[in-house]
Amino acid sequence: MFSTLVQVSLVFVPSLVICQLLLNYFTPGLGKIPGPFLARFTDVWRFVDACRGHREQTILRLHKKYGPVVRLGPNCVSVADPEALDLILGLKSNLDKSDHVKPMQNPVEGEVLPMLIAAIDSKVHAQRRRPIAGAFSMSTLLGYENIVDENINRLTRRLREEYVEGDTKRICSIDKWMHWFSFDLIGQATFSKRFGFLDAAKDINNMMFTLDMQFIYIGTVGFMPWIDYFLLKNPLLLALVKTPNYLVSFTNERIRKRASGEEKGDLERPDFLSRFLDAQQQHPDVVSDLQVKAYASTNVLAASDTTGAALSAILMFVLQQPTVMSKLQKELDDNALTYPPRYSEVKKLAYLDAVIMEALRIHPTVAVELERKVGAGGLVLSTGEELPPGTIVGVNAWPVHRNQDVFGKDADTFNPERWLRGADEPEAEFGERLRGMQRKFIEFGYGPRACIGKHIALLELYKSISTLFGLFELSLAEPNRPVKVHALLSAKIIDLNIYIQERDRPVPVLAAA
Ligand code: HEM
Repeated sequence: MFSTLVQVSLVFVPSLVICQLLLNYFTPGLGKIPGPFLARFTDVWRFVDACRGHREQTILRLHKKYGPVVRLGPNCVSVADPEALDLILGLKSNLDKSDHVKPMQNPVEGEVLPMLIAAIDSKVHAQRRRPIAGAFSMSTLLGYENIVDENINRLTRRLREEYVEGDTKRICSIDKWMHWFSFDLIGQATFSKRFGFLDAAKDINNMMFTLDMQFIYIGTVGFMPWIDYFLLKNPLLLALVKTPNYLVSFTNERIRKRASGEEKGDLERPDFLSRFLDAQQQHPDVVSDLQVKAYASTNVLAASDTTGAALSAILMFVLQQPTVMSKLQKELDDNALTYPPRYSEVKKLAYLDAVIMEALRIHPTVAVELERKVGAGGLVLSTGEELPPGTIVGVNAWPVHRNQDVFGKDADTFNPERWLRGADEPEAEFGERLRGMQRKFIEFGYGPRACIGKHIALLELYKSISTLFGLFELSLAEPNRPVKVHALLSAKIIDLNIYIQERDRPVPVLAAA
């Protein structure tokens, strides 16, 4: 009896798998869309490719080979046509997200955090976003400027202590400092409490490690989200370990202590947590206690790694091009800035702006597609393909930002000048070209799901990049070594080793009172 059962299973199970693979291959409506052969059968192709950690290169290569629409899985398509942004990510279509985001949701005490970024249904998303939108507006964020200044001052002090002072020249892995800096900053902006990475100059309580593991998890399991139910959301695991993530425990602790009065926010400059608690008072029907935890955890998850990675990318591109660096430093010197400068001063510096935009264009921080699910009516792309309801359709910033019609024939090279008016370019023509590029610049996403923290991220980038190049002479320690990029969810520069020296710069003359 047992051996018959085994024999039947040996025939039945493989037949079932083969049938499923064939059904996948022949998914209605996607047959004519080109893409890797194996990807037509199974999402394992995407999963394995993601594990290699070069997501951005894969997607660039596939679009170069197959054109603007590529089939990446049995039911999944990537679109690199900048004209399709409105259709896929825009407010009018308002498509739901795919299950790709489910592994982002951290479990906490047996419940899954309702994170804004992981809301699948568009209506649920709008409900979650509305109560806290004001906390991220430009006018509110300028109130955070002093927090950014404090952290920039701490960063420059620590860099001086570790690498500038003393007689020996020491190598600095600046990518790590950029992550410590952005972590400490978002900790202070969210909870009025820094994590303390800049002081310790190392990981604390494995928080960085946990977040790195979480990003690896999201960046791989996200392509086969059902695995999440057997791993992180496994009921057995959740029963044994109530909150299997130190970052979430840290967040819970802050909220508990704030509620009990053990910790207080700064009354002069309300932090994100106090704004989330205000939102709870005003919208008690939407903002539950669990929702406050979710807002706070999302802040740390979405803000730390991305901003750190973006800072490292900008530094790398400037360091690789000495002419860009001297032009940037000249602009900073000509403006006689004191450091850290006010955001209003540096935001209007044309060359700094061009350098930052260009680095984020050619090396977007998010390395995966922003995925959406086609609604009941299907979706017709401007390139003619008709995607049936339920198709997962994604847009990845990497190929979009390399589009030559929008960004110019040299779109594959780093050239800040493209954001500036050419010598013979009429003003009206430049204005149109610039607006065209800005409309298709999707570093921070696009449409109703676009990054809510964009303004604070930019505040951080403009102020810290200008300070680092304004105060220091930075140079690559190994200029001939190819740069290492590890790209799963975000495209991170690894081991960006540099030397730091004090700059011999003109002392700014303060205007007479
Ligand atoms: C350079 C830094 C950053 C980059 C490149 C970035 C990028 C993005 C992108 C592309 C999205 C859209 C995801 C999608 O469409 O699926 C997003 C969403 C989000 N980001 Fe950022 N982000 C950055 C910094 C920040 C910061 C500093 C914060 C918080 C202070 C933040 C909080 C969020 C949140 C909460 C969402 C979800 C928004 C929603 O679903 O409504 N991000 N980010």
